[in-house]
Amino acid sequence: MNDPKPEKPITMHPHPLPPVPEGMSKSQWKKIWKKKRFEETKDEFAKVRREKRQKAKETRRAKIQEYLDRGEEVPEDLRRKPRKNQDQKDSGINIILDCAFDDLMNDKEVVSLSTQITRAYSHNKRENHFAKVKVTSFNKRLRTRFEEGLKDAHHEEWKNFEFTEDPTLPTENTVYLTADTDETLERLEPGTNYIVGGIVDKNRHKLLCYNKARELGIPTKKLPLAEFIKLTGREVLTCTHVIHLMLRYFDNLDWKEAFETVLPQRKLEEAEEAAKAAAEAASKAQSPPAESSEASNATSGEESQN
Ligand SMILES: C[S@@+](CC[C@H](N)C(=O)[O-])C[C@H]1O[C@@H](n2cnc3c(N)ncnc32)[C@H](O)[C@@H]1O
Repeated sequence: MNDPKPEKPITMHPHPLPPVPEGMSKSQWKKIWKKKRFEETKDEFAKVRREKRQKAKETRRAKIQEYLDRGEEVPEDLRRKPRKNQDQKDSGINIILDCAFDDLMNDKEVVSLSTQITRAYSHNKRENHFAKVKVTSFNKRLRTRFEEGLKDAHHEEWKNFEFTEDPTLPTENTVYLTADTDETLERLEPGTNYIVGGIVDKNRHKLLCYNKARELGIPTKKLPLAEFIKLTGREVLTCTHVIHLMLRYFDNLDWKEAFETVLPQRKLEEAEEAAKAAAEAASKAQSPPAESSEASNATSGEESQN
């Protein structure tokens, strides 16, 4: 799944497609042309992005200064977590990001996966607990993406992160995480390997990781989302969210708290409204009928529909 709230893209200026060269289909030419345009404009895009970030930084600093000038406390949302958490503790779990699905993604999805990995790294550096993370099957376009577009990130130096071409997955003390199973992950156990499927597919490939785990004889588990929050959308989360949730779980060994602090507000608001509506419906159904028996019959009818 894609990150639910991706950064708003900077749109390219429309540019008409030049005539299709002979012997080439229109869709082939479109792809080549798009790539060429991207190469030509990427520096300009990077510049706009840098300027936007700089402006946001300055605005934030100015706001903080206003609070300081008034002698007031700077609100939590303006305070940024340090880039590196100095008091981190080892969660004791290993996370394996199984990236063996390169051929099942388009170029955009590979880029999105690479961004998710950089975000997961950032969470692993900043949260109160870290995990040992291993990215397996690190090859093909994902590797190229890190070695070219993301070369400044120096992934090979990341602490608690290992990248390997080797596709081998452990099978002992191992759980494959997938939303497609009926088994729920009640708690995280130190000493266990948790495999996360390294794929962005908008769930086109349903049961992909479930079937892979079954073939390898690895038990599968899903996060206990339904037990604690009611998501109206799909329960398939991004790799970044899954990793972030696992790290946050170790704060208080509390899934609910982890879901509420990590998942996007939008999803949780929908969940809260659904819970309120359910509670209201339940209390209406329990209260004694105020009017005629007709009304009471209507209520019990509603009840049976739920
Ligand atoms: C975008 S999903 C990939 C969906 C893919 N079709 C599959 O077969 O899993 C990325 C990965 O995040 C993990 N994941 C996503 N939602 C999850 C959930 N609700 N419970 C457990 N793991 C989940 C799984 O490891 C999954 O492979």
